[in-house]
Amino acid sequence: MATLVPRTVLITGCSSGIGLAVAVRLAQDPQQRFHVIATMRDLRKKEKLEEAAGPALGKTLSIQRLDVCSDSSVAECMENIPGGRVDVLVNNAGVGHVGPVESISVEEMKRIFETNFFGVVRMIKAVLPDMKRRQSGHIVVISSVMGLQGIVFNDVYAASKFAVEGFCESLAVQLLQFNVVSMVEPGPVNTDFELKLMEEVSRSEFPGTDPATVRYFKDAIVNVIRARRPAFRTQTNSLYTPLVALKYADPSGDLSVRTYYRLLFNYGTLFHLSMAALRCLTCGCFRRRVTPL
Ligand SMILES: NC(=O)C1=CN([C@@H]2O[C@H](COP(=O)(O)OP(=O)(O)OC[C@H]3O[C@@H](n4cnc5c(N)ncnc54)[C@H](OP(=O)(O)O)[C@@H]3O)[C@@H](O)[C@H]2O)C=CC1
Ligand SMILES: CC1=C(/C=C/C(C)=C/C=C/C(C)=C/C=O)C(C)(C)CCC1
Repeated sequence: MATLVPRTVLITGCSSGIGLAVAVRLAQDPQQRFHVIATMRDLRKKEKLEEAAGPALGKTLSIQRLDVCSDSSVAECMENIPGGRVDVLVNNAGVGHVGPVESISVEEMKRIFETNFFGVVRMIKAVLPDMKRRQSGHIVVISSVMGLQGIVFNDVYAASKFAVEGFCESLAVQLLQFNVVSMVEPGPVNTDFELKLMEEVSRSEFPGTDPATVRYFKDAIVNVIRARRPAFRTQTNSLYTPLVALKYADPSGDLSVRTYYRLLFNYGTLFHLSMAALRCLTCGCFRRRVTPL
């Protein structure tokens, strides 16, 4: 049987969290089906990834610098890829932002879009022409449940992920002939994401998730990449599916808004953990830090 050529997987944002976990998971694939180019904007942070990669480092995993906000950085990274061929692009790099819109400058809002939306666009523009030429390829976008449903005080972040969803929904139709685009909408996943959010906005907590969910989430991404005909969307938190469906069940949008309102402000005990974190976005009284895995 012809030996399968390993697929080149380019992943953005691998210095921590989901990007790091997916890079290691693919690089350590038992059948060695992937050659991972794990990228990050600051190579001084590569130690955590090198450690996690173990023996895969230098074999099925290489590390490159890539800042998705810089055209020159994207071009430079692509030039360092043998033949410029990327079989799978995983757009993972992203930044969060919480707080009342009154306190966020438009400049700050643009920074969130520069990474979360234009960073994804830059990477897709860099790989798409070659994928079209080869009539094959797979672009995975780590969107978010907040790309389907906004959550209070996450207005700008949700907007940036809605932008990603709209961009990919439109692109997917054009690319259907070789089914290139998939989106994964995780959340919440226990990574540095909240930590950075907290450090950045000096908040101390965001709801973590149980280890089983994080494991399931990692499988969800790997399954999306391995699937022959991957679904266009994969939400990793099944709790969201009925909530998102509400949005489309009632064209007026009232059903969805009222349901979230009740979930957030009437059934506090039911969602007390998320509730506490979400309510404390306003009063900053976070008590317990949910330690990342
Ligand atoms: N954690 C969660 O609950 C959820 C996360 N997501 C999404 O998952 C993705 C990964 O987040 P997560 O792993 O949780 O959080 P982390 O903060 O751990 O990872 C984010 C990664 O993005 C990188 N990054 C930020 N800006 C840039 C840039 N300009 N160029 C290149 N890399 C950059 C960070 O690098 P650096 O170390 O330099 O900051 C880091 O490696 C994000 O897109 C996030 O929106 C979606 C739903 C839920
Ligand atoms: C599950 C759930 C809730 C909490 C959701 C949270 C906390 C989501 C966090 C998502 C993140 C961090 C996304 C990052 O991209 C609500 C709204 C309380 C009520 C409805 C069910």
